[in-house]
Amino acid sequence: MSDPLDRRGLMLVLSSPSGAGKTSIARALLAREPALEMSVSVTTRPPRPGEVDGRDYHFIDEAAYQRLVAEDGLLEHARVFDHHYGTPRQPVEAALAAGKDVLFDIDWQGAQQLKGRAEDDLVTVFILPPSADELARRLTTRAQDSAEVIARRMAKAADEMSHWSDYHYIVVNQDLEQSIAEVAAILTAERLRRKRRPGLARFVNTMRQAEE
Ligand SMILES: Nc1nc2c(ncn2[C@@H]2O[C@H](COP(=O)(O)OP(=O)(O)O)[C@@H](O)[C@H]2O)c(=O)[nH]1
Ligand SMILES: Nc1ncnc2c1ncn2[C@@H]1O[C@H](COP(=O)(O)OP(=O)(O)O)[C@@H](O)[C@H]1O
Repeated sequence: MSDPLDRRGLMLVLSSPSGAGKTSIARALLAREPALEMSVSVTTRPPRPGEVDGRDYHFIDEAAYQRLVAEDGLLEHARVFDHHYGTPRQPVEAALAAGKDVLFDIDWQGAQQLKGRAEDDLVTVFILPPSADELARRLTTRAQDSAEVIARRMAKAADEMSHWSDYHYIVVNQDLEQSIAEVAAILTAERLRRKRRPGLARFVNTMRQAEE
């Protein structure tokens, strides 16, 4: 008998203006969801204090980035805040083939590119801050960027936020625990979608035959 839980992996995208909380939400989700894998992006931006190469990003130089683009090694890529960011293709394809779900912390440009390539497998969530003041406070208290970088990220936030309506789900990150629970609920519901569960038809047929 086929496994009724047999299903296709999905791609869960989290986007937000910088500082709204997507990294915090992503970390908590990964800790509680064993079937969820993080897509670790490449970036040409320098590491922040505390960031670990290979865990938070693969930190690479411009030449290595250009090589990856040229050999079609990135599923999507974009320029954000003067640096290049991209999603390595191979680990995502391997995870999906193994029936795992993949979590992406990418911006609206990346989400749009994935939509063009894999719309059926894509679930997108936009994280909004509860207010502009709170966003400024979070960017400042994170204390990992210079005042100049923070000011530029703040200026860019309004621009980022204008893309909220392109996303399937919107989470307002006021209380972190509640936001984590909301994104976990989205993941649970999307995993149960009929189209992602090709094993169900045979499962039901087998039950019906057993009753005849
Ligand atoms: N398109 C795309 N965007 C990415 C990728 N990796 C990170 N980003 C986005 O780049 C922006 C800046 O990321 P980062 O420098 O880590 O600062 P953060 O906003 O504090 O997370 C965020 O909006 C990320 O979601 C990627 O691989 N592709
Ligand atoms: N709901 C929340 N309430 C208060 N602080 C938060 C909340 N969510 C995140 N933060 C804090 O705000 C800062 C930015 O969060 P982070 O997850 O790094 O955002 P992003 O990845 O979107 O840039 C961090 O210092 C984080 O601890």
